[in-house]
Amino acid sequence: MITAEGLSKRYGAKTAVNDISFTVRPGQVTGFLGPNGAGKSTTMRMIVGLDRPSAGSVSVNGKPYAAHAAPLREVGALLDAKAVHTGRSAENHLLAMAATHGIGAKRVKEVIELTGLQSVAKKRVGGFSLGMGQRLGIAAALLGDPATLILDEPVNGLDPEGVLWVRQLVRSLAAEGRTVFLSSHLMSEMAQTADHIIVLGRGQIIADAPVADIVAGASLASVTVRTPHASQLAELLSAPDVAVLRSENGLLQVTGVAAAQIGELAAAHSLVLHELTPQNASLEEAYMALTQDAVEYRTEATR
Ligand SMILES: Nc1ncnc2c1ncn2[C@@H]1O[C@H](COP(=O)(O)OP(=O)(O)OP(=O)(O)O)[C@@H](O)[C@H]1O
Repeated sequence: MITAEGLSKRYGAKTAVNDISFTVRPGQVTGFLGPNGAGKSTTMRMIVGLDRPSAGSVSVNGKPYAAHAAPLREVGALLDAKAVHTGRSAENHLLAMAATHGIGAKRVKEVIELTGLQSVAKKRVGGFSLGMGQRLGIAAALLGDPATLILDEPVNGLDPEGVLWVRQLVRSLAAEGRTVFLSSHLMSEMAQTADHIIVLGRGQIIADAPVADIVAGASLASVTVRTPHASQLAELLSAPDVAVLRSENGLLQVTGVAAAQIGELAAAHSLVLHELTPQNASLEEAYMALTQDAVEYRTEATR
């Protein structure tokens, strides 16, 4: 379990994370989404004590990360896959990490197998591809068999097979009752992997909801209606949060009302409908709409 309360981080005049509170629960995969620069990495760094909050606090399993006697056994983190001593072999890197926590060579062998690194375990990490580096980072995160895992962009650089492997791995880790928190800037990937999603924009939380709710919200996006009574129906639908776009041949594009409600309204007024089709916005579109302000702000800010 990860609990953040009023967490903020400022770098000089720049507020990277602005007063966020959230809980990441055990037994499920929680996705941490947001456009580039939203503050995801900064938040994750604060969780594992690599950055000090400017205000607020964050705890892992009830204590600040640094207050745990053996942090690697409590929290496994993949933060920067490239931050590895490049002269060492993958196996030696893991053995060195394990030694600091009294973790035996047997566990090192296990995580090498679990992450599919057997064939390159004796090779120097300096020659690794981005994907192999990611696998090594995940192996390191799993070393202490931790109850909580924090993975920053774990599928970055992986081929489709690798992406699928990460998805299955994190799902099985959550099924074992662990807390899994992973960041991404891809909604489509997260929708297939996570149970719950926290969306960050401009350092603030703009959504914190089960994936199913976000999907349901997205599918309300718009409805195509074809009716010989287009003007009458458009008038009946008119409301502050509803947009009705009229085009040729009695075709209406309605946003802000579910298809079922439109059908019921038409029936109540005995209006014939020739077509009633919900246009499911893709999840990616819903996410773009959600983060649009945050992205626009950032473009202006960097101008
Ligand atoms: N050490 C630092 N000094 C100054 N500004 C920083 C520092 N680290 C991050 N920032 C700024 O804080 C903001 C949040 O950055 P962060 O890396 O946390 O975002 P992110 O959501 O992880 O983005 P990305 O997907 O690009 O990694 C950005 O505007 C970034 O430029």
